[in-house]
Amino acid sequence: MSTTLHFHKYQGTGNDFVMLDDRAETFDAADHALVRHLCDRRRGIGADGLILLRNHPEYDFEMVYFNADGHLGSMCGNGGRCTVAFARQLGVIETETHFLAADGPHEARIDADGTVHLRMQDVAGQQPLEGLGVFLDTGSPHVVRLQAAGTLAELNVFAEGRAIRYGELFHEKGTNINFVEAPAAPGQPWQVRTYERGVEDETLSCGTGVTAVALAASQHGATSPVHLRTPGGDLRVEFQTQPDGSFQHVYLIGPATRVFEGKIDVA
Ligand SMILES: N[C@@H](CCC[C@H](N)C(=O)O)C(=O)O
Repeated sequence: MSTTLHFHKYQGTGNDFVMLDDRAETFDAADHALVRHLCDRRRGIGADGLILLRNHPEYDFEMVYFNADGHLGSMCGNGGRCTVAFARQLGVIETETHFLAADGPHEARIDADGTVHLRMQDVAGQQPLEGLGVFLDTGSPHVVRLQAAGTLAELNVFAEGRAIRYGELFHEKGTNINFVEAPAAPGQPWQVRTYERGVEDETLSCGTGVTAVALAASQHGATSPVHLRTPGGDLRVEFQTQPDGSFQHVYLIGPATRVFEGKIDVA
């Protein structure tokens, strides 16, 4: 017997999500095949991930995030901004919120123009990776690799990212990989392309990824706020660097857009 599922589709700088209002907790979060199907761009709705908005007794709501491969993911920054916009659309919040995600509590606010300011968890310092770049955990694991000037546009992010993601350093748990080009002139943005674990492809943007890039860029002279350009659009990251090399008051700032809503038949 098939049932009908009502969904909303959101995107944040081109990182797109199926959003489900699951305040009644009717969605089976253990049904990985269903999540995979809904994210399938040919047979389902199509998205980089799926997010359940659920009630929580101590927060305005809980965000439950799945990667497109059907498995629960860690924190998703673009998805977090989209969930805040979705919560406002549903009337769960007004302009400010305190919600729970996989990596813990988050605060956020929405400006009149729809820009969402999402506070991320504090981030421990970065770890150098011999010959590769640096590693940071911004709620999700990220490698940041600096590219030579003028090489990012032509880089095969899928092949290079996949080799690192499944390489001997990370193969069990995997990681996301951000390839970065520093600004060619003052005032220009850092450019970022990301291979995403769980999507297992390049996505148009990754929020926890650009956050990792901004923090890593501070070691190359960048100061808060850092402006970043992804293939899907521009984002801004604000932060405070602590004397021990960790980062606090980290904010990911950018748009979150409702694209459409609809119904899909599921087996
Ligand atoms: N697109 C996300 C990152 C999602 C997490 C990642 N795919 C993982 O599970 O490692 C973002 O915007 O942060």
